[in-house]
Amino acid sequence: MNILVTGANGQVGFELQRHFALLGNVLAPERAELELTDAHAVERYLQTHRPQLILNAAAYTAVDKAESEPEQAKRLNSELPAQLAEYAAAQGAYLVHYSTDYVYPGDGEAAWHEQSPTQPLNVYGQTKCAGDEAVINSGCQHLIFRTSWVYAARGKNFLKTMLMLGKQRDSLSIVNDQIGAPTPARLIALATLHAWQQRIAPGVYHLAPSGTTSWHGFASEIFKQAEEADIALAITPNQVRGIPTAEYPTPATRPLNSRLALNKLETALGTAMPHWQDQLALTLKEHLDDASL
Ligand SMILES: NC(=O)C1=CN([C@@H]2O[C@H](COP(=O)(O)OP(=O)(O)OC[C@H]3O[C@@H](n4cnc5c(N)ncnc54)[C@H](OP(=O)(O)O)[C@@H]3O)[C@@H](O)[C@H]2O)C=CC1
Ligand SMILES: Cc1cn([C@H]2C[C@H](O)[C@@H](COP(=O)(O)OP(=O)(O)O[C@H]3O[C@@H](C)C(=O)[C@@H](O)[C@H]3O)O2)c(=O)[nH]c1=O
Repeated sequence: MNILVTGANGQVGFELQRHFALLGNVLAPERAELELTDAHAVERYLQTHRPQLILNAAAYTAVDKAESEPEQAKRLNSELPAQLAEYAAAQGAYLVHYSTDYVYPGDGEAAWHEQSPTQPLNVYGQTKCAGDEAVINSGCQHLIFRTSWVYAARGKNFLKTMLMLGKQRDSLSIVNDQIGAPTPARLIALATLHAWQQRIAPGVYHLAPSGTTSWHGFASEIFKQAEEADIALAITPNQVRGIPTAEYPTPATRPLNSRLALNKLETALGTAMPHWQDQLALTLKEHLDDASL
């Protein structure tokens, strides 16, 4: 079986390649081999390699930049999934697609369910939402995993930013009113593999660890666990100040409530999702192991 992983150099794509390696012939073209903004190149690639399973982890993920580059965000986040879904529907292939908490309106305090109405607050979220709709409406066999606050030992993410800033600064101000669950890319790949192997019913699923926190809570826990792991930093956990979103203005509006209900995926997989703090410990260990190589 040919398995196409798009965005293979990204956080999730990298982990997917590793997790699906034993299941078939994993095709993982990087940008230099396949430019995904080029719809003709994508079509040629699909017709040449005829993947039976597509794991679409490519996306335009620069949330603030998307506000000034909506066309690029639209191509990657809306049109590419639509094109992959059209191919999958025509060829009887299976499409696994990834989406985000940023499709939801972010009001209230209740967790979103997969059937909750979407109402994205920024260009990134709008383009991701249109991608989800295209996949759902295509009629192809699909799984859409909506996840949140993705990080990993490698790549560009909040954990890496905090470790870098924590070495340079002795105080930080981090928003404490946006609530969600930080999700390691490895957990996403592992859950995807289980979902595929267990042939769970097609559809939309939330995929995140259990428990929730704020970005401030996540940063504080990063510095607490880093201190326990003897990572040399200029900052201590109590030097991280919590601030409201209004004090950290950004080009893109971000949702305050990114809580995702997990029961649909937990029931389908027959297992409870692990807690985000334990997942952070695993990822920090991975970071330390990589650094020591
Ligand atoms: N990051 C997050 O916090 C969250 C992500 N998600 C979703 O999860 C999925 C995976 O995200 P994540 O792994 O974090 O994303 P990354 O930003 O880490 O990776 C995106 C990948 O897409 C590739 N890519 C982007 N544009 C092009 C292009 N024009 N041609 C070829 N390749 C391209 C990038 O290539 P290159 O390496 O060359 O730049 C990179 O490999 C996405 O669907 C995202 O929307 C959902 C919730 C949170
Ligand atoms: C660096 C920094 C960030 N922040 C805030 C800004 C923001 O609200 C929050 C997180 O910052 P980020 O830039 O990582 O946020 P952002 O890029 O919006 O993260 C999002 O990315 C997309 C792709 C998703 O799909 C979402 O699930 C989510 O992970 O922390 C501070 O308050 N202080 C700081 O010093």
